[in-house]
Amino acid sequence: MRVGLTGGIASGKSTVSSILRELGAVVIDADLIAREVVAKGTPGLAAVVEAFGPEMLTPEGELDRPKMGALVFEDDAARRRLEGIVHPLVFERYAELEAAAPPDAIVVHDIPLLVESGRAEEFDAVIVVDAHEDHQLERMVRDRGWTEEHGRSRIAAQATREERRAVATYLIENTGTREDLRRKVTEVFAELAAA
Ligand SMILES: CC(C)(COP(=O)(O)OP(=O)(O)OC[C@H]1O[C@@H](n2cnc3c(N)ncnc32)[C@H](O)[C@@H]1O)[C@@H](O)C(=O)NCCC(=O)NCCS
Ligand SMILES: Nc1ncnc2c1ncn2[C@@H]1O[C@H](COP(=O)(O)OP(=O)(O)OP(=O)(O)O)[C@@H](O)[C@H]1O
Repeated sequence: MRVGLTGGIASGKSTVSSILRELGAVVIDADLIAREVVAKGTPGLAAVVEAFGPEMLTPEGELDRPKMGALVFEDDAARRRLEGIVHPLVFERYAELEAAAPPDAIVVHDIPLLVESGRAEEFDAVIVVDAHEDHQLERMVRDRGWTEEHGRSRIAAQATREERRAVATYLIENTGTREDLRRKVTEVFAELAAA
């Protein structure tokens, strides 16, 4: 069974995916893969440098993520250019990981941009983690040390809550405590396992 998991930035997606993993799902994490394909020394990073220049590298030769983020979340054309390099590499790696999962597994695809990429229909079910924008901002400021303005520019680069909710088979509202979240995720997993 192939399940899509999505949600806006700092909505609680990673927390949900780690609970699903504990419950027995195989989780494939798009953010993690998006980091691997532009790791130091990869053809992906070489393509990014070709497109954006060596100033996007740290002195250690890694992608300067804060700098890249500051550029692409203020400039839609630059963001699309970066996505044009990274996304095909992510899809390639995805296919390999999926092929390696056991045939009876519940495979959860944690994809922040599931709705934006128009791929929701490929999945047997879609879990949407929904949080209020104030909650998202509060978590970004607290955990990442970002300014509110910086957080808002990421939210603006993403689908709206309504667009995400429209594709949800299961909607998990992350409005309560961590324990509330765990209970909701456990219920959804039980339904998936019974389906
Ligand atoms: C611009 C980059 C270098 C900034 O790195 P940074 O470490 O600050 O963020 P990180 O990669 O951990 O992403 C955190 C969150 O930002 C949001 N985000 C990332 N990329 C995008 C994007 N292209 N559009 C909208 N939101 C995005 C997602 O909610 C994601 O979960 C990085 O996000 C990136 O390479 N983005 C392009 C690749 C991409 O689209 N990744 C998303 C999953 S495939
Ligand atoms: N119900 C909750 N109560 C308190 N804190 C929470 C709750 N849900 C998530 N958090 C915290 O909020 C932060 C963001 O959650 P998480 O990393 O799961 O979100 P995410 O959607 O994966 O974020 P990103 O898009 O940045 O990867 C984390 O520090 C997490 O521990």
